[in-house]
Amino acid sequence: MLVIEGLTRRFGTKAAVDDVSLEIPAGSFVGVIGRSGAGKSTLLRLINRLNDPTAGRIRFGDRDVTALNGAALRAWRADCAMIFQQFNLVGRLDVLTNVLLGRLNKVSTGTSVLRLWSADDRAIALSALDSFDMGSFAHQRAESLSGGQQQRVAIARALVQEPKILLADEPIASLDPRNTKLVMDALQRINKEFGITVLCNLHSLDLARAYCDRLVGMAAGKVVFDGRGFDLTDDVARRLYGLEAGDVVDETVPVAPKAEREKAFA
Ligand SMILES: Nc1ncnc2c1ncn2[C@@H]1O[C@H](COP(=O)(O)OP(=O)(O)OP(=O)(O)O)[C@@H](O)[C@H]1O
Repeated sequence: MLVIEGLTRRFGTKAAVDDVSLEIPAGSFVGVIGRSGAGKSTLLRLINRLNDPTAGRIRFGDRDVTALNGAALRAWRADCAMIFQQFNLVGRLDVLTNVLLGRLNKVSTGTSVLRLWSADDRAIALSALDSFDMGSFAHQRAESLSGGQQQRVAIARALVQEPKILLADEPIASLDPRNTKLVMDALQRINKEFGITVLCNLHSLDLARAYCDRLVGMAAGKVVFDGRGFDLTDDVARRLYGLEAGDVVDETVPVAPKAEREKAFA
């Protein structure tokens, strides 16, 4: 269980994340939603300690994540894989090597410096690529792939890291609808088949409702909604997104009565 207690991060006088408390059980698929600037990225960056909090605490099992440093902090970051909107692959390296970089925390320093990957590590990386239909691209340069393909490679790299949590920061923001589906399906497999907790920042409410078990809605750094997709009515969405609501709520799709929506999720 990931427990966040009174988490705050200020930049100057502005609170990007403001007194956020959440409990996230292992195996959850949580969508973090909200308009641009709501604090979604900062929340994810605080969880893997790319940013340090101004106040509050993060606990994972018996670890006080906010107090970690040195080797213990590196171990936490290994347990907490992150994927980004811009994929963050090494473009000139081939796809397989990019995935193997996710194994760096599992191998000796000599192996990591010389990149002498064992047959086992290579098999694990190839199997991860195969899981997302990317095995046949193993020997191509990463920069030669489409955005959606690169994101699936990034997800394979995260998987071989064997994390407990995957943090995905707007992973589909630059993708077309077909690649969006492939990447969201890949995240769903990471969650459902491999049991990894996924926290995913999403701009699209429809996608968040379709894929996530739980939605956390943020506005001005605070959590203003926490529940299942069917509880987030279009009225709440409009309050959450303000003027941007038209971009995230498909006005042409009639919303079924709450009882029907609940039945669909049962
Ligand atoms: N390093 C920083 N320095 C100063 N201000 C920052 C920094 N990082 C974030 N902020 C501010 O904190 C607020 C929240 O930013 P954040 O990136 O977390 O929002 P977001 O919901 O992820 O937005 P987006 O969907 O556009 O990525 C914004 O007002 C942003 O300008």
